[in-house]
Amino acid sequence: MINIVVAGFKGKMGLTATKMVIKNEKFTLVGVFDPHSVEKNLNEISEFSNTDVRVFQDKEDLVKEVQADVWIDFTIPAVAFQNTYFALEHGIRPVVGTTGFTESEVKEVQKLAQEKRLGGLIAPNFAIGAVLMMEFAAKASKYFPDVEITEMHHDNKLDAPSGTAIKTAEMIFAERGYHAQGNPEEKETIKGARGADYEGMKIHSVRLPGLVAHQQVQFGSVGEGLLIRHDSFDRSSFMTGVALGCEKVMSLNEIAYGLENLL
Ligand SMILES: NC(=O)C1=CN([C@@H]2O[C@H](COP(=O)(O)OP(=O)(O)OC[C@H]3O[C@@H](n4cnc5c(N)ncnc54)[C@H](OP(=O)(O)O)[C@@H]3O)[C@@H](O)[C@H]2O)C=CC1
Ligand SMILES: O=C(O)C1=N[C@H](C(=O)O)C[C@H](O)C1
Repeated sequence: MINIVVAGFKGKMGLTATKMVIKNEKFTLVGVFDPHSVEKNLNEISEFSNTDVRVFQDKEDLVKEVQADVWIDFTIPAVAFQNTYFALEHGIRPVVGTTGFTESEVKEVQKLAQEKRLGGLIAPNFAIGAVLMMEFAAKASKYFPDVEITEMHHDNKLDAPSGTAIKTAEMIFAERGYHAQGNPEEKETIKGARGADYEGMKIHSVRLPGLVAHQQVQFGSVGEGLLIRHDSFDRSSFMTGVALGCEKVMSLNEIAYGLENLL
């Protein structure tokens, strides 16, 4: 049995992950965390009326009162780094979906995990199809270096571009390097019209009600084009990856950045 806590359990992803942990026979939910929650027990929430699990408002109380192996984090970009650091300091393996980590923050928690010989996972996207999209895109960029990424999300999302778009751009950059795209004389008549720039490639962020999480990576070359697209129509699409991460981190002694490293 793997003992798991979920941070951000009232959010869209935290709620889905909490249900997944309760259902999975290999996992035991030992606590949930949200500093703004008012409940003392999960069973005070109608959809969890049969689940006797402590709700924590304070991380220090959590580590004093429950023995956790894995810390699932679906919170907000502003706190995910400190949560991950805290989990490692207390011997808990982080499985982090929250986006917004800077490169140096990823390196910092990787260093701490190595010192503590603890496994962990930071995955900008837990959907298997999204991981494949990123890998296919990186491969294609070797032959099609001109590429633009368009990510499309629900309009409650805090960060832009998405963690997935950044990871995709990093993977493409690792394959093709810097490549200047478009007309060098190009001028934006409205600021931002060409999107964000990552090592020469453009990233566009769309936010609309009705969307969940979608991304297309569009390549153009002489007389041909290639479009690679992934859609998460439902948040259940991320749960196979989260469950896999929770199992795999138990036998790792470092933090993997990207689910592709565990497949
Ligand atoms: N890796 C992946 O595959 C995926 C990653 N994500 C990422 O996961 C994150 C969460 O997304 P989503 O569930 O849609 O967002 P939500 O806004 O629905 O949920 C965020 C939750 O975090 C809680 N929260 C706020 N502050 C804290 C804190 N200090 N400690 C603990 N919890 C806190 C919020 O509680 P309150 O409302 O009380 O403030 C809220 O319940 C985002 O960064 C998103 O990009 C999303 C989908 C897939
Ligand atoms: O906020 C979301 O919803 C999502 N966030 C992640 C990201 O920023 O890439 C993963 C997925 O796209 C959903």
